[in-house]
Amino acid sequence: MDVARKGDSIVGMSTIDGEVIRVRGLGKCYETYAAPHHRLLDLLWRGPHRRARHFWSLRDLSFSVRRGEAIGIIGRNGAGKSTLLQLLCGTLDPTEGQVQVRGRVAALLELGAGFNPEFTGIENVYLNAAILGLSRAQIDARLADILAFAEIGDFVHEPVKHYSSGMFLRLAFAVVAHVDADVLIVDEALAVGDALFAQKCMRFLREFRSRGVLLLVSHDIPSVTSLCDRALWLEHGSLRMAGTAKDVTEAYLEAVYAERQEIAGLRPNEGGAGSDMARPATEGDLLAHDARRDLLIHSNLRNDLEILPFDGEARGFGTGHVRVNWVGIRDHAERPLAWLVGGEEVMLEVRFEAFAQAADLIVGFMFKDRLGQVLFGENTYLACLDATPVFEAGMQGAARFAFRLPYLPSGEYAISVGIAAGTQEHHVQHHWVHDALVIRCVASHVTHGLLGVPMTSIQLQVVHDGGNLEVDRESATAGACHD
Ligand SMILES: Nc1ncnc2c1ncn2[C@@H]1O[C@H](COP(=O)(O)OP(=O)(O)OP(=O)(O)O)[C@@H](O)[C@H]1O
Repeated sequence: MDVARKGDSIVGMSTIDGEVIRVRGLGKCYETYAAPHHRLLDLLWRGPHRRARHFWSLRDLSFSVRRGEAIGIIGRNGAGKSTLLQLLCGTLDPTEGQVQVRGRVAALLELGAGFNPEFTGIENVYLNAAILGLSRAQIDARLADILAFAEIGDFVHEPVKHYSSGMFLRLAFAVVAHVDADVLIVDEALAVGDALFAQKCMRFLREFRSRGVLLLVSHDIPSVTSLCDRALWLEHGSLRMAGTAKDVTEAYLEAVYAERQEIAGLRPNEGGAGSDMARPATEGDLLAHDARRDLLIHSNLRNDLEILPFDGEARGFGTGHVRVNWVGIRDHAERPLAWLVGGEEVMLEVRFEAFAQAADLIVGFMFKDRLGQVLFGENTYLACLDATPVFEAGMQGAARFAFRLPYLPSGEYAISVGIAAGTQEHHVQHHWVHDALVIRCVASHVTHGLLGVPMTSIQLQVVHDGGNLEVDRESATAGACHD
């Protein structure tokens, strides 16, 4: 079904060829006035000297989206993200350009939008589902599922003006999840949900994106990389970058850090991204030692991971006051490895050199899958809080993280590393290296989840005596201290 919306936003639906959304030369301009009475004066006197100032919250935006694609929209506050979503939903009319959308659009924009505060939850379900195109009979048939999804119990009989923001979200999400939407637009909505409900929403969105079009606006980069294939980065109302979610979010992160450093008065490294900031320190003992090549040949289920050599040309950014010059994984005998097996104990090492005096250093890493989702990561901040050395120019340093590797599903992974100065919340980035180390998993037994956790024991047995099923809640917190 094609939905034509008000205004000039829909033109020539039949020209859309396999696309669900087509945006061409889209722009939204607001008229703003320095004082409220200027608007009145402009209305009364339509002469050449108008007082209105024109502000383009979005300009010259073009993109297309096909069924099965999930697009993340990122950008700083005021970049134009909400404007774009409202134009796509038809709640705003464009000043110029075209928006074409094929199918039923359901949106979770502002919490409570579309809800009548005096109506009960159930009445609002009927209202919203009807607005989204469901007949009374269809809503009757789906009501039980909608309420089961929302899980707000007897509150469904209360007027929604008594709802918490979390309850609003539950009900609103439950409705959009059951209206057979072709396009789902979600704006930061997941942020207010509790963890269990957020996971339920994520499961729904993951399933939805295979059959519809998902547009997700979020400041939460991991949500974007985990749910979206592509991303659009808006800046000052214009498209700054479009590409894979991984590439765009990395570039965005880089720009955010660059800006923070500018504010902190630190001059970025002249070379910028992709410069020669990351050069191997020395050859010799850093040459990779191939410990397990023979074993790989004799197994097809062992979680064999090939570590590609440290990429000295990997893209990076930062002040350049401290530079990463080697990243590698060592075994228990401290030999750099070219092969790993999931589940074994390893040590990730980040070597660096100071080019200016550097204090309060935090060295960290993020282990990411091929979509850029962070599977796990760590930094030195808490562990080294009281014992961070000051590095003078010319000094070398190393941060080492010893841990047991999870099992990884087949595919490609990357470790990004960063060296910053400050605290976890407020820091300047001296050197961040995207994908410093690439790891290729060539065999795996992991079939579910993002990674497998090494199990200390797995048993399946007959229980004769019923066993002890009582949970000792009294000592639950003390349990952490048990010997
Ligand atoms: N009704 C309006 N009149 C004038 N300017 C507006 C209006 N609505 C939005 N703007 C301006 O348009 C710009 C883009 O706003 P928009 O809400 O789309 O940004 P955003 O990227 O969604 O920001 P945020 O992340 O803070 O939600 C902002 O500078 C905003 O002040």
